[in-house]
Amino acid sequence: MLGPRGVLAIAVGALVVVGGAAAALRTPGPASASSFLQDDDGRAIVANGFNTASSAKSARDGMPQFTEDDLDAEYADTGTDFVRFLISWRKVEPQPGEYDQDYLDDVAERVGWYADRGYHVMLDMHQDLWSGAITPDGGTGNGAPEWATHMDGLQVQDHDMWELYYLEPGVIRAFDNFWNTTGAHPELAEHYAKAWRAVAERFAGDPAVVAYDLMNEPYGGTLQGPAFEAGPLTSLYQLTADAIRDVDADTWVCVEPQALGFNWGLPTGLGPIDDARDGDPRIAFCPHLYPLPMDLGDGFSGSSRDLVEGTVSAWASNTLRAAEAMGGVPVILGEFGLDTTLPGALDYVDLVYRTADAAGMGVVYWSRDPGSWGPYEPDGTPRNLIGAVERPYPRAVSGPVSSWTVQDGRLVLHLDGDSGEGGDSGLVSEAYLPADRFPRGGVVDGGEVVEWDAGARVLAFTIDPGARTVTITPAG
Ligand SMILES: CN(C)c1ccc(C(=O)NC[C@H]2N[C@H](CO)[C@@H](O)[C@@H]2O)cc1
Repeated sequence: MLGPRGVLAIAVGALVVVGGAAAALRTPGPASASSFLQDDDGRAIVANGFNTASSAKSARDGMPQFTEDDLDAEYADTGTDFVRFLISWRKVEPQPGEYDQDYLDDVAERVGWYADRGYHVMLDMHQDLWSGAITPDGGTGNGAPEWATHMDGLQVQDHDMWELYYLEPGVIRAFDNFWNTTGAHPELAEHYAKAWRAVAERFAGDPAVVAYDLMNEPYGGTLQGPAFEAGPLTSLYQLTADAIRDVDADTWVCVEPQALGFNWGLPTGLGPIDDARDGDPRIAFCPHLYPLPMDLGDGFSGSSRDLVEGTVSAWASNTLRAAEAMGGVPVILGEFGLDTTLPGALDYVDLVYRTADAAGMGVVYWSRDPGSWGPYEPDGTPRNLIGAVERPYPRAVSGPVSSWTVQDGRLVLHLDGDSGEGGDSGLVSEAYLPADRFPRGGVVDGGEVVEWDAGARVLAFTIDPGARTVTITPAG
């Protein structure tokens, strides 16, 4: 018997599929993102990594249960190059106007681990259900400090399903006060923007920190949809981006749509964000993907498989249209994930990565935590997810890459326009090639091999001027 969530899943899934089909009748949206984050050499960065980690949400020190050895294991098993690292407002600004530099030192130490291994870091100001202060035990929500949590005495009843806390009057009021929908707390958004400025002041110029994800899965309380997204959410993003640019001109600013709806394949009403920096804007769109029909209990199989496929297709179209409307900004799928013991789970994971590859999107899996969603068991034993995450991908591309595909055992890069700059300037591109499929590296059609690093499994290559595709085939 379907519970309320199951009925909602079918309703939303069907709505998304119908909506997606109708949208397809409109003028076709972009086939891929128009731009990428860039490294200090101006190469397109392809983000491929994990959210690290949910365990940070409730930790007293705000740090994930994660060590340098864990990072070495992650690279050895998956070849990732990116991390969405969870930080929290409660730890950045434990008291109004006081910024905890000891906490930022702890964050900087972990950033150093990634930097030492050539990773790129996105700092994610993470919240779920606003704050740990919504329940007396502090164990339900996370993110905002207690002093920024104003529930005005309204109730928060306990629930078995954590999502239902979003419907509790006290939680809704905490969000309404933050967004100043109540008119009672205009100061909170200013504090939020200044907290981000304190973080940016610390990491400006750090070559490993390439992006700031301004707010995890924002929720509008009594304001929903375009009224929220095009209203207080866009305003907060603009206020925060401006505060960051006071101290940091170059790190990308990533913005998310509201989670409710967009995660499930519905469109966003988020407005464009202006970038005060000199030169090209550095704003990125970083949505999440969680098809509701996945929760019907069949995973990615049976009747839910078609609904989930329709959701993924609609989500990709919505994402690329939103990124285009924001000015052709880069796209990183900031979260997707599932319980990989579900039927068809790895087929779903493969579908999402293939969809992102074909759309020129980075991907950050949720999450690095051990357990049935993650890459490792609690004792560190690799899980089935490892085989789905380790895949060939371009890490850094010197040239107008638009997308890439893995087909017939080959990695094919698709380029938009003349790649003369990459070839002429001699800037080297890099691709990660898993050992099982590329035991002796790769040969390049459309470019030249520069070096095969068998230890790191990274192929360095140049791209021929004028090439429109580069095909990397396993070396003999
Ligand atoms: C009702 N609202 C506002 C809502 C419902 C469900 C999610 C969600 O599943 N999110 C997906 C995952 N993302 C977080 C971490 O960012 C995880 O805890 C969720 O599983 C979000 C918001």
